Amino acid sequence: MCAGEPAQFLEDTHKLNSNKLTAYGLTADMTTTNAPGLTIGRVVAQSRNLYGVQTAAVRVQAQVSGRMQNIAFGPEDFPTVGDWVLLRMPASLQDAGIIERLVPRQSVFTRKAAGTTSNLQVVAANVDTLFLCMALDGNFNLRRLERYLAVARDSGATPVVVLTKADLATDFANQLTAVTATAGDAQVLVCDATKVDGWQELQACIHPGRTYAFLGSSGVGKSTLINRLLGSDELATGGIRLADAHGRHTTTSRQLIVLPSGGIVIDTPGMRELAIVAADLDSTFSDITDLARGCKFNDCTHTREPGCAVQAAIAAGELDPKRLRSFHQLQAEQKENKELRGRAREHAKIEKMFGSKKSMKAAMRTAKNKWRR
Ligand SMILES: Nc1nc2c(ncn2[C@@H]2O[C@H](COP(=O)(O)OP(=O)(O)OP(=O)(O)O)[C@@H](O)[C@H]2O)c(=O)[nH]1
Ligand SMILES: [Zn+2]
Repeated sequence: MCAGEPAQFLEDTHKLNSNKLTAYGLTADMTTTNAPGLTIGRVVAQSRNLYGVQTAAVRVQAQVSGRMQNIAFGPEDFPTVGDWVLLRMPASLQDAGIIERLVPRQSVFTRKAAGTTSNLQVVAANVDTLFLCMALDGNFNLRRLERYLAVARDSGATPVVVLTKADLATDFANQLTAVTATAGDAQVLVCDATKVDGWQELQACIHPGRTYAFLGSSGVGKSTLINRLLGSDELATGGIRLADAHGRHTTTSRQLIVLPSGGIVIDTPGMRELAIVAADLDSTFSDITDLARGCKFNDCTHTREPGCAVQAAIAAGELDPKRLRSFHQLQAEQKENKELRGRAREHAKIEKMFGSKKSMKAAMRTAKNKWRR
């Protein structure tokens, strides 16, 4: 495709190449999306408000439409890597396309952005399987794994635990037993990137047309594993480059890549901490929720209530008190962050409608007075 070719040409090519997007995970129900004048594509890269979008014919740069910005109340209303979008194609490849609509997500992984009180970060969308990576060296931490599992289980994607750096494990058998118990029904894989066949178990889990994301603390070996699957050091040598309106190039921190084997991988930036907003604690701590059915009170908090079956299990040595502490801690954190998020969205709505809270109060006063008269 040469630069400067008209949009009509791109539309025609789209019809000819409609199968190409299946390699990017397009499914039959999505192709029926009826949107005259708009082209379907998948977000493969993002750098602030600039997106790289793969369509059936070509890869374009795009920005969200003014309308989309106007109706957005928070980060979750903007596209992220992995999203399917409907866009108006640019007249030439020098220009940016306009993202008009977001196709409803099958799954979405969010976290609280670092350093801010309520800001949400949408890490990846439409992921089928989330590989939760934890290294078997000093990074090993079951409490952190519980946190990742809780967020992953709420995302709509299937979590799979990937234990990395098996060559550095000091107590492999016990670590594996503890992780298997913590993972519940989630599959557990072991990888060693230093061995020639040290990632075969992972490779066997990856299927064409399905989307995978690797999550885990910085340095656990996510990029190394993706590079092994790619069969090159592609990730290490820089990601997809996007150019802003001034022609300045930026290398994106997040990207979507199709592996030689056909699987689709979203590379996410390493996280120092995973602060939770949306989490499924009930299935992550199903041992505690099962025990809780035997508590005397329905609303038992498993702290000091009489007849608490959870505390009884701890006293009998059947439940690790650290696990209950982790459950309580995540419950409190989720409640606090949900409230913060709810307030932030309400605030954004008021600002969109009235400009500010002050203007809203003035508008309400005027309406009340009118009604009285
Ligand atoms: N011993 C050992 N080292 C490994 C293994 N896998 C990765 N490493 C090393 O661990 C370091 C971090 O690996 P990365 O792949 O960059 O980690 P990452 O999770 O992508 O880190 P971020 O990009 O910060 O999120 C590198 O020096 C790798 O060479 C392994 O299986 N064994
Ligand atoms: Zn109880």
